Amino acid sequence: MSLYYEAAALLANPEKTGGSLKSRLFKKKDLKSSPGQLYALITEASKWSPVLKNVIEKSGVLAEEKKLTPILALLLTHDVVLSKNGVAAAANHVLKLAINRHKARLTAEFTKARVRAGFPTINAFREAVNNGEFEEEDEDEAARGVIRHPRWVRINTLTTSLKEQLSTTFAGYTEASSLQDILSSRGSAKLYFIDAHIPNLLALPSKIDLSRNAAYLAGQLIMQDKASCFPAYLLNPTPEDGDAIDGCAAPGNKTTHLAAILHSQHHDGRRVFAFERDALRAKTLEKMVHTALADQIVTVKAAHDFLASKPTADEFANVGAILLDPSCSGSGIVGRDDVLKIHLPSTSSTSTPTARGSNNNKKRKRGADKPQDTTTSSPTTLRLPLDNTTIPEQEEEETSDTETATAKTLSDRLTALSTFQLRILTHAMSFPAARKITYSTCSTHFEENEGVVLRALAWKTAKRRGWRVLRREEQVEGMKAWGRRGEVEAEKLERLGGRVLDGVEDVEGVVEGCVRCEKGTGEGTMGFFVAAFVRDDGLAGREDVDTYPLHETDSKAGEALEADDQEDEWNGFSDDNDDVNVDTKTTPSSTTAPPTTTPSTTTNPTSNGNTSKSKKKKRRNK
Ligand SMILES: C[S@@+](CC[C@H](N)C(=O)[O-])C[C@H]1O[C@@H](n2cnc3c(N)ncnc32)[C@H](O)[C@@H]1O
Repeated sequence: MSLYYEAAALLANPEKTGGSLKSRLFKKKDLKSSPGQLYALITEASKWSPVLKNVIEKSGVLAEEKKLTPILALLLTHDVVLSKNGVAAAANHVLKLAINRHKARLTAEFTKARVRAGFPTINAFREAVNNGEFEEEDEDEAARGVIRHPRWVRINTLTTSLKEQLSTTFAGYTEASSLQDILSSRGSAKLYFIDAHIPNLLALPSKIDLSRNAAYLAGQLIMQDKASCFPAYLLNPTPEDGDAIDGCAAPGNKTTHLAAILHSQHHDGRRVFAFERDALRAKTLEKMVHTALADQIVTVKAAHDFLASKPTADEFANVGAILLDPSCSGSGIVGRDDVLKIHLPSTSSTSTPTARGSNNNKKRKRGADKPQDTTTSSPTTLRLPLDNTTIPEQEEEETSDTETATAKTLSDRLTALSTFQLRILTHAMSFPAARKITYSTCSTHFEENEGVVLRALAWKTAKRRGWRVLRREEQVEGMKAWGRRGEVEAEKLERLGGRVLDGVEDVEGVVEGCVRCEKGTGEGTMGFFVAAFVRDDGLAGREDVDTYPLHETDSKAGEALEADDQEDEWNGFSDDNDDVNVDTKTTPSSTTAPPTTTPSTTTNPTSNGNTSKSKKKKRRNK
């Protein structure tokens, strides 16, 4: 089956099964074409479809070429008029022959469409299409109350400044007075909003595409969700903090942000050590560090496991600040283009369905290698979910089959992930000179967030070394002002067990110190969590390095946890949320099926941390 038949079959999806386009595409084992090539063809053709639909209708190609369905005509026309190499098929391929018979007419109609729309060059036309300027307003979306996600752009102050970008890249843009203006604007309107919490961060309308913009390509602009900017900003490394570590760095958004903050303080010689365990992802990290001009500050520890690093190594003697953003369930992640919308050319003015049907029956085996045509005789818009798993650019992590199989249920996965996250956090706490740590996830689950924070605080070595959560009133301005704080659910808190809670003073203050973001709100962020730890006068010195009991071996990790909480076994909760990342290196040796009770009520923790019988109110300070 050719690229075009395969792409058309994926779009038509006659069985209406298999989830989003992305999941069907990447799960399908029998594809002849590469998933990447198919994905690019489908998404590009969909972007151009408001234009190509008219080009095809005007050319009359569907009336003459009985082998072409509207979907095939769209895909082929896209490549005829827009792909440098034309149709990707052998010269004598039936589809190539069919579409090329109309090449001159299609190209002429395409040029007319460009000129009519007022674009002098194909590049200008392309930019407008990429920005969604030909898309009609989506009334369905408005009716469903869908909240758009802005395109967040961090100005990379390693190489430029906000002022410079506003007078160059965004010179033709208008400043919006609120984020709401961005969220409610047409997808591609040329507006920007200067964020009130994070310095050097802009919000743009969702459809603005800067992927070919010179400033973006030169590393001056970094596409980074607002929430993802919180950790480096909250860490607030000062010159006195010396060097910094990013323990889980790829693809490098937070690493380069950290480097930019260090750079802004004009204290030469300070370094960021960026660990990345996965060799392939480390390559992406290296590339990003290089593009962002952060090489002078960042040392990439490629294919290095942060957990295997030696806190007492000379190299880390001046590491005062550590940023940790470990693998997580990804339940807070939002997709950018959840729905693919394709405008298909009408066949009505060109041929009747009957004529097409009888002709087709003679010429080919229906359903064998050709997808069913889902169009009718009137103009059709095809909508299909593009991405259920909602993995954004740059944040995606691979989850292998073995990993998925190992941690079958969400609660198993949360247990495994939180065990691993706790290990990472407590390892960081044992760096002799460390005075500041941020711990973050793009998860919305208590188990991976406040749960990990509370368990780390209860670790006796953390207490001995003086680690505590940075209180809200001590935080940098933007984070202090951010209203969405930690949450505690009574039942989950109870499951942490007495030993954890008795060991933590002022649970309420801890939770208030934690910062949360929620997806799908007017704040325009993904779901996210971050907490900062500090220590003022805890024991320091190289001899004082200790490890959390979980470090013994991977397989002991789960057992160690259970030993902590024997009476109130804690296995996480059943939930239908997204699943993205599983770190099976930390999978407990045995996992128990969790109770499926989802807490309907939550509690306000008391300041002595004794919540075991406290009643049920969800805590959220806004
Ligand atoms: C959530 S991603 C980090 C995203 C990154 N902070 C950013 O903002 O661009 C987690 C990364 O940590 C890496 N990782 C997981 N465990 C690690 C470990 N023990 N040592 C080093 N890297 C690790 C994963 O391979 C993954 O690339």
